[in-house]
Amino acid sequence: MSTDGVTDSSGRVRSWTLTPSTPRFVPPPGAVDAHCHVFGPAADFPFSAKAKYQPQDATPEMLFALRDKLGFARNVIVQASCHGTDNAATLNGIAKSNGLARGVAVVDPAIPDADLDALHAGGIRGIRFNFLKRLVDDAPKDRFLEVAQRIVRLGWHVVIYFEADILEEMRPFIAALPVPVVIDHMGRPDVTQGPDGADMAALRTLIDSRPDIWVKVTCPDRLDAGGAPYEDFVTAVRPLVEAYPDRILWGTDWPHPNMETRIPDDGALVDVIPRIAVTEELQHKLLVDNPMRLYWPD
Ligand SMILES: O=C(O)/C=C(\CC(=O)C(=O)O)C(=O)O
Repeated sequence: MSTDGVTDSSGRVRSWTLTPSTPRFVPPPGAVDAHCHVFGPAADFPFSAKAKYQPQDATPEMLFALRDKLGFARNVIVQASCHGTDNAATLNGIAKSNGLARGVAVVDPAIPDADLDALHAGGIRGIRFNFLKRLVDDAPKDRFLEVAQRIVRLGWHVVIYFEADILEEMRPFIAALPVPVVIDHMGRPDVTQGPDGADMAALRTLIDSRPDIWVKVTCPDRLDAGGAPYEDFVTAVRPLVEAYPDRILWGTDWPHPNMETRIPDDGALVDVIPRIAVTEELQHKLLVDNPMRLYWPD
């Protein structure tokens, strides 16, 4: 872990390292980085007026260079809150990927069906509902349920981002969603509690509540204050991977929004993979089979 984030003269922050290491772990052919973002370029794709952070440009070209360095083949680009509900930067990233990226959008729930169709044509396969107050001003559950109903016909899923302290209040909402549900960063459990702690137990109860809940076993850098090699994260997450091998996804989370004071080394993040998914079979499910099923079913 380094702390080399910098703020440029216009106050825009870099939250990623310019010198990621090459991981020791070699991902299987076709591996998917199923959670990453692009920022801008702001000259072409300005940030939302409601953005809670102002990052430096993290372009598709930079993302694809990292993909290649880390040994991955594909990306799932998740619309970040700084771009609000204008998905143009995410669509631009997908368009530049030669078919090697798909995406998750953030939409105004009043979005017309024709615009959903256009997002589908642009490679979007899901929509994200963000419940983190530090990132978004409001998260209207009733309107989210309405728009979730309208993505059924597209075969999309919903990605939900919330923290462990509101998991209990999320249960009725999640139960009512009419499409598969992907939980970002496992709902941010306290990994110091271990694999049988209250947060992981609550997460397992949620996963068990329906057969189509998936989890991203991501972000040791956010969840493990101990830093690399992320022992607490590995201890807490490995049993989850083994319990739900067909419902797990992995991603770098590059360019690590809001992590400018604890910037992770992307190579070190990749080297966590074989410690949470310890067999080649688990690694293949995590990095290839599962994300392909969700994002490239066609
Ligand atoms: O990148 C992530 O997944 C997490 C984020 C940023 C984010 O989600 C967003 O801006 O939309 C965070 O915890 O600040």
